[in-house]
Amino acid sequence: MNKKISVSQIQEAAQEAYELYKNNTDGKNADYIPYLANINKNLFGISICLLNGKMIQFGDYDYKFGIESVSKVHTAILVLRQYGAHKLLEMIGADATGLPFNSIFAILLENDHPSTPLVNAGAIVACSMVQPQGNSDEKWNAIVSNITDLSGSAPQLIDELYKSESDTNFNNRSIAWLLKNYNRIYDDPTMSLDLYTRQCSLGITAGQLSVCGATIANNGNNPITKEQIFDAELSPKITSLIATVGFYEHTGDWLYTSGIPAKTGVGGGIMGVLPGLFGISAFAPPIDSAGNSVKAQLAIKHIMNKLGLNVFESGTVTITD
Ligand SMILES: NC(=O)CC[C@H](N)C(=O)O
Repeated sequence: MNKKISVSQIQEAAQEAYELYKNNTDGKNADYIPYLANINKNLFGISICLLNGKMIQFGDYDYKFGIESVSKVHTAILVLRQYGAHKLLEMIGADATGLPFNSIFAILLENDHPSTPLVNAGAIVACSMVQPQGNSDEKWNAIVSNITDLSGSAPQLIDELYKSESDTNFNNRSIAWLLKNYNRIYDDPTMSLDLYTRQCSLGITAGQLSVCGATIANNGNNPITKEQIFDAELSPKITSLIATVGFYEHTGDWLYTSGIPAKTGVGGGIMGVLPGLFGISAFAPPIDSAGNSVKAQLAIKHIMNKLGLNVFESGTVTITD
């Protein structure tokens, strides 16, 4: 079936989602990273970026929050840009773990590769692969400029978050050294972990994440800057990584109920990709037991279901003015 959806229908669905859930108090801020526990739990923003560059936004869409695990997508894209699709599969993998994002078990179970760049182990490996290897400053520049390319504007390091996370990331330190033990990390483990921790501490807005989602949905062409950021053939690879493990052990339930591949972070952000149509992001700090924002999930699901959109549905959808 071919469907036509107007921009005002999208606007209405997003506004409705905002109104419906803005007073929801379910979930709890992440507290294993002390900085995140103290963020205002009432913040709530929604942003949709259409492929013609039009932005539809409500609430705190311009508030800079910790990008956390959403950054795993950006750095996976950087590794894809630098190495190509085959090498990412060979050196990291593209499987779901079915386990929490910081699982050590998952590393022990998959003894030939860390499964996917979208869980902690694989994301630390991705940081180890970023070129030029051996040079922390240059690697960091590459990570930040890739996020800037994808978002259409620069992210900003939240120093306090970086410190808070560096002081408490004992589990991630174990992951980095376990990867070293299995010869599955490709640069200095301490440096790779530090780059991962720093990228998670970048401040980003829901607006910037929706532009990144739209760049992926638009075959690598950023709808705001109109620049081609990565090869079009990488787009389905990125979306498949996100669809497979974007919500960790809750990924299947998410995809089944929302119909959109999306990636979450414990800072409260979610970034969704609807190929050929739009990028969407929602942000609200309180998270559920798997580390996924409660309100952001409700909002994105509402918008998808209200508009009758689903990545697995056949037929074409056109967005009209
Ligand atoms: N799921 C997340 O957002 C986790 C990211 C966080 N930096 C961690 O490593 O624990």
